[in-house]
Amino acid sequence: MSKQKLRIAIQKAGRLNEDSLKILKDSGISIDNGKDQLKATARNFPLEVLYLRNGDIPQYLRDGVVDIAILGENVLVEKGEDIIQAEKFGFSKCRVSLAVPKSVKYNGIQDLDGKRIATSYPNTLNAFLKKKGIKADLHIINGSVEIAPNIGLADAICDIVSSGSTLFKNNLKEVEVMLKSEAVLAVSPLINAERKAILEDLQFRMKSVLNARTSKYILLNAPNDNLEKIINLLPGMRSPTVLPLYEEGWSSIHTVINEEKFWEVINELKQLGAEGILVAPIEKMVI
Ligand SMILES: Nc1ncnc2c1ncn2[C@@H]1O[C@H](COP(=O)(O)OP(=O)(O)OP(=O)(O)O)[C@@H](O)[C@H]1O
Ligand SMILES: O=P(O)(O)OC[C@H]1O[C@H](OP(=O)(O)OP(=O)(O)O)[C@H](O)[C@@H]1O
Ligand SMILES: [Mg+2]
Repeated sequence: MSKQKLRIAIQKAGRLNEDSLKILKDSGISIDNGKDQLKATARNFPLEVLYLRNGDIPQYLRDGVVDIAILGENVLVEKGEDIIQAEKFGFSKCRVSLAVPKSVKYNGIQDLDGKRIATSYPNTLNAFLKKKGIKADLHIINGSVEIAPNIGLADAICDIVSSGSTLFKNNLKEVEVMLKSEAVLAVSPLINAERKAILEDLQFRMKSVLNARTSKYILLNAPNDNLEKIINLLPGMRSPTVLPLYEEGWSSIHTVINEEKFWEVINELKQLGAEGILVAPIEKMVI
């Protein structure tokens, strides 16, 4: 029986490329990357990597040319509503928004009725406008969308916004957020059973990497008088580990905590007498 390989598409060059390779690497998969190679094979996992344009990936998934891909959710919404989204990766966060010139007074979406809107996201925009009962004249352009109002091509634009600096530089203001996006794992509707089994193994690895990225291992010393209160602030995976310190009346607490939660509770921990608080990264986390 031939041993099959799972085929993954990742962006050839651009904003998603580096983080996509990193998630594979952190999942224990090593890929021989020749320079300018469009296809590579993993050394220690049944995986073939194809380097493609982000915008072309939905079609490759639909045709079953690749089994899975890492791409922007915004591209999947625009071109691949029929394709399954299996994981969110938490990088390349951005939004698809409508923007108008700063000088224009904006009262609401009805202001765009009958107006010209430049965009690279016609399907997403059409669906949004339809839902709002607005009819507009769409100008589809592939790049430098933000320049359109300044050159008299459009009254508004619909494009990706992240820091907002491109809008700022072009004297535009964001008026509607249509979609929030991040890098996602997409799966071809044509994936076969053997490759699906490989995907399950890969997804298990990716999940343990993603869980670890948002969590920290913390150790601290706590006065026994406030032990219960401190433990209540620190839920842990099952429950925290508590060990006696050599000095009487004190314990050491070890636990895992979401990083955001850690910053929320740090002041309370200190007020309850916690000392010597150490925070360490976690490499993999299997829940
Ligand atoms: N300014 C940004 N900040 C954060 N994420 C972004 C930003 N711009 C784009 N993205 C996300 O990264 C993805 C890839 O963007 P990038 O500009 O690298 O590729 P592209 O030119 O849109 O696509 P292609 O690979 O087809 O040439 C986008 O689809 C989007 O999800
Ligand atoms: O809000 P900001 O942080 O300014 O980011 C938004 C800009 O980033 C993207 O362009 P990109 O730099 O990827 O150039 P591209 O059009 O060549 O893909 C996007 O198309 C916006 O123009
Ligand atoms: Mg871009």
